[in-house]
Amino acid sequence: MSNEAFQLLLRGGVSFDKSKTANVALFQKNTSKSQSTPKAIVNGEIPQELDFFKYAQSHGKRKQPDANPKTNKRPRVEGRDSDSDRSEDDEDDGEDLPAPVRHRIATKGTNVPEPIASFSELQSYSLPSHILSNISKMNYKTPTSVQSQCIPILLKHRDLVAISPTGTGKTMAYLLPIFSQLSAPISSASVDAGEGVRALIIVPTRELADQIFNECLKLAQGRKWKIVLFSKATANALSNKSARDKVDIIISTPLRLVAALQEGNITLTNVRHLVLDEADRMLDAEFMSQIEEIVASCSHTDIQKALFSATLPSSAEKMAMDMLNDPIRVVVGLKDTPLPLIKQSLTYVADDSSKLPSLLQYFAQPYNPPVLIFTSTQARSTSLTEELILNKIANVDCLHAGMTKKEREDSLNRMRRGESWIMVTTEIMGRGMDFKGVREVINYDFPTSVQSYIHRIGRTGRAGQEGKAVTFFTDEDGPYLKSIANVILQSGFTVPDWILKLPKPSKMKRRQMGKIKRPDVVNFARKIGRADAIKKREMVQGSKRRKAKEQHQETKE
Ligand SMILES: Nc1ncnc2c1ncn2[C@@H]1O[C@H](COP(=O)(O)OP(=O)(O)OP(=O)(O)O)[C@@H](O)[C@H]1O
Repeated sequence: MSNEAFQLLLRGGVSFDKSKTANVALFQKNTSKSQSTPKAIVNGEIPQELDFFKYAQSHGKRKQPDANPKTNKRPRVEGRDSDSDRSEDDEDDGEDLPAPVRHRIATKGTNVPEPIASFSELQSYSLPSHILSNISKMNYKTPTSVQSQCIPILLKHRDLVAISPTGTGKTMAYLLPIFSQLSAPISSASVDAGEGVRALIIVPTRELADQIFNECLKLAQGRKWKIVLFSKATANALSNKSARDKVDIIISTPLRLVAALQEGNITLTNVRHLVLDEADRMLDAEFMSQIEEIVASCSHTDIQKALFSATLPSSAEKMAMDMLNDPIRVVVGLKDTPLPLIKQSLTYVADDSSKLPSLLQYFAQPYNPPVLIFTSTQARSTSLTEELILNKIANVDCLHAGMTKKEREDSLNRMRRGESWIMVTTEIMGRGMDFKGVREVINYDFPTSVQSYIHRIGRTGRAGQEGKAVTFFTDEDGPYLKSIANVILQSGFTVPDWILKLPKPSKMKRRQMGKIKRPDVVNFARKIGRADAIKKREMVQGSKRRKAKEQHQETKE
């Protein structure tokens, strides 16, 4: 039996399957309002028949989290997590990383190079020695599965489509071959580098671009490669040809780059390495025309293209393959399946108004911060953040695309420093973002697609760590439940029979999955009287003032 299969068998089931009352009839077409099930929580109490996690029974018996912001102690579950008190040191290079877990690798294509078992094997590919020393400074001892197979493929200058689960080290799998093949920086003139940027990495969000930029800087330490995180400011600076001819690598979102292309402020004719990270997102309707324009502008005859993602539906894979020249396809683990390291569960919450009480109940029990909470819109993120602050949940933060650049950066920095215990966000943080310490993910609003589910929960369980993912579902989410249940089942967890008996949603229905309209406010019942409104405003402002003060102190230090 393979190690992977053995691990799958060792795992427990979804906590949910103790449900005896919830049944397939809940989600069948004619379920009328009058037949609807009891609320998951009424007046803060869970009916016994829906108390899947035995919260009610254990109330008062289990250790309560210390959620007092003044003591600044993080809540934690007893008997686990002795190292969970993350501090800034967690980001240190000296941190002892666990050895990467091995996963099954399947390849398709002609003349596939042998995978490597250690980074030192890369010497036979003439990998510059300082890159090896930077890898060892980053404390990466052995390559992960995706790295062991994809690095030699890219070093052989082959085109590649790589599908590997979230948190398995895809970033380094493409960065390392780029650095190796760039050899000397363009400014050194000791290589035939041509004129203009030679490597281009395209990602869906500014936050992810920023994260990859920082990863690049670590790997490039000690060399003078010019790496640019494309923004409005850097785009302006690069409108000067002599400045842009000194650039080795650009990391950008599609929109920003296409704007510069259309203004004639950048040329991509010298690009020899093009990477589309989060490839299925890059090839979806929102980005497709921009990606086409970028690919068409990368006209160098010797260009190498590589696409990476944790998920790649077959329609996107076909588009990807059509873009490539004699590509190799690599699949690590089971395609479109999260790693069993992430313990997944589903929680029934009847309707939208029952979600907040359920979440507050969740935080009344011991939990493992940092926790990432996904909501479907910016307004709901803001509203939920306010509700959690009002309910005195400690160290809550928010991040969504409606915030200013500075607010987003501050929020991310607090998360990285371990100051945020709970981050409420939207799909913007769903892909690629790497916070090693995230212990739990809560899908407060149901994911918008199977891919969105896999990427969202993949913010935990990274680099061999364990994680937990909880997904709230309401009656409204019922038609889509089976799609998510199938993913959970495929990851090796059990799913209640009644969910498996639900009808499979049609393709049309699945497209509706992300389109459920939810109210902007998460607590509709709140009667905002004058006193309440003032209290709410003061608490939110107080929280902002505290954060501003902390930042002010930090900048002084
Ligand atoms: N060889 C290695 N050994 C140990 N840790 C590693 C290794 N390579 C990468 N990591 C760490 O693993 C974590 C996840 O890496 P990365 O963000 O590249 O994952 P990913 O596969 O791109 O995930 P996602 O699909 O979510 O974008 C990072 O914190 C990174 O530092």
